[in-house]
Amino acid sequence: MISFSDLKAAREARHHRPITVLDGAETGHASSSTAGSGDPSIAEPSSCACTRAFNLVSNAAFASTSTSASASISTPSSTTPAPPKPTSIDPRDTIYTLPPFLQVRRSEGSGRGIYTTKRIKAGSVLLLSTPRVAVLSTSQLSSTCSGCFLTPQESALKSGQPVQGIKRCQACRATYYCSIACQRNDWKEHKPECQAHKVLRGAWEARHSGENGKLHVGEEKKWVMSEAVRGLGRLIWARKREREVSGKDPDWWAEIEAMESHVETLPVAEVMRFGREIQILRQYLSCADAASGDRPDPADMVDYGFTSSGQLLNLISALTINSFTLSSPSLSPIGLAMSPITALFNHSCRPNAVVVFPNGGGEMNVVAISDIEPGQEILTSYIDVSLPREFRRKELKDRYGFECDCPLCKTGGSELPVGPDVDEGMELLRKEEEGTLDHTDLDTRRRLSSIIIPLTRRLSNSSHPVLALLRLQALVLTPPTSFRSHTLAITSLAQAYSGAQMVYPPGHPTLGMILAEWGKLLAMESPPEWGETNKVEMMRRLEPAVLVLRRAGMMLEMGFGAGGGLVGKEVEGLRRGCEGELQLLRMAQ
Ligand SMILES: C[S@@+](CC[C@H](N)C(=O)[O-])C[C@H]1O[C@@H](n2cnc3c(N)ncnc32)[C@H](O)[C@@H]1O
Repeated sequence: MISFSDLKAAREARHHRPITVLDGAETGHASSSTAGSGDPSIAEPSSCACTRAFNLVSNAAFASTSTSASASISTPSSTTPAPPKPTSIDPRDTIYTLPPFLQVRRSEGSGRGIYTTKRIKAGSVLLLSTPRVAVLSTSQLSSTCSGCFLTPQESALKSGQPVQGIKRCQACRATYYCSIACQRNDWKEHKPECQAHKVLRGAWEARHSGENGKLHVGEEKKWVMSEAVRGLGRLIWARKREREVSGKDPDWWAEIEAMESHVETLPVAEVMRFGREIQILRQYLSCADAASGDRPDPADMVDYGFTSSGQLLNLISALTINSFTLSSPSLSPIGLAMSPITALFNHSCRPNAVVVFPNGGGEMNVVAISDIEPGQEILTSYIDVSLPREFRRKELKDRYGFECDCPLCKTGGSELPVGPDVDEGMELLRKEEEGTLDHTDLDTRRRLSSIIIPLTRRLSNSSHPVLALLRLQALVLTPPTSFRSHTLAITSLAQAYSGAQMVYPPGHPTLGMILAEWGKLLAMESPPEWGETNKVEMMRRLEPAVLVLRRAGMMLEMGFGAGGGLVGKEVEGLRRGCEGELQLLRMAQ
């Protein structure tokens, strides 16, 4: 994602992620210190507060656009809703606390779903919840606060304060916080995890340190468990904590147990995989009670309220189906979140609502992206809707176990583009998704433009992987280092927007995000050496910048709900700045 702060800073300088649940530790590359922080560690808090939550699957309609193959996409034509299907209300579903206009109903084909009893306008926030569990991906741990899930730049934007460094938990050296308040708020959830990290780190260091006692390069954070294990850990520890106080399961556990799991139809290979994952989870849980240096036996799950291995299998299978990608306010995938109530929304590749995290802080919103009539089902998308039909259908079948019969799937698919340029484009997208694409490498830039030029000649901007590559090109070129790269980044986003309009429903937040990225690039100051110093030239760019930012603001309001979230706030500030500058330039003419 293009960093707003980079662009804004440039202007101000002058004027004012199929979950592998438990495959051991992730190999993310969290560094031990963060830019600007100088790694001023926070002391372990002695007491604490607060709860947080969890989730596993790439449920986000806005998740990253790259996959393992390529295709061109059929254009969605209308937002006409599917005809209503027969539904019934079941007394078992009264465990959920929903706004009065939302109802849980059951249907033959898709089980429980959420329906509205009143007319809803596009841009309305339908449901605001805090995930039961949310955890950062390992690669995000040292750059994003584990309390509010914001980067220091995003926190500063939210608070209106200067950017502060992010500080590491002294005890575990895995988790980072942007403030003492965030660390305190997270402590109740983090406490057992913190001890588990310490034990795992100790064991890893004992095995992988060199003669100087330091870990070999590349081995530093390999002891950190995957986000899914850490999420499950937090969930199970929270349950145990509450059982110890009240002698029974907390009320929210009923919602976890009621989640659809498909466990009875799991293929044998999946059952075996989940079995191995349960072993890793048990080992991880027991580390929380071990002294550093110990190698604890796997936990006895009876201590955690599980009386059979079937219950654990059910839980892991349910989380695979019911979890979401935790995303940043600018839609970058940063981890995993789980909210049983939000997971009640069924899927459509032509959704009328989206799940977003517009302001960080663990706030999870379901937002209507089109007008919805009374009696209609509210549908979100579990996959990236810009992907070709067959990719979408395969993921929905493999991971969620159903054949999608949404209007978009029914209209048929288009042919997959093939060719070395497509393969190379997919390879670049894969690297970007893994976090291994070097944006500063000139060769990356050259490769991207040499692929995009022929691809855009024969394929539409809306097709896969063209749309994703256009956005990647703009990202790689930001902040631009020359007049040429600035122009190319702007052109790429203009093309990406034209393509995205073909594949995303009109109010989808991705459209607002592309406009925001485009508007910010237009609004960016050019350094004098680019030769764009005269007033006419500046006005020529600021005028479209204002228009694009204004449109971005409207689209962000629609996709993220009132205010458009943190990105909406930034875009609004930038637009006002540009309008002010334009006024001055006009007056000076
Ligand atoms: C996150 S859950 C949604 C809530 C679920 N219907 C329930 O009863 O708990 C995902 C599961 O719901 C079902 N589902 C969701 N959307 C569907 C659709 N469009 N068609 C058929 N089944 C669907 C599938 O079984 C899928 O694995």
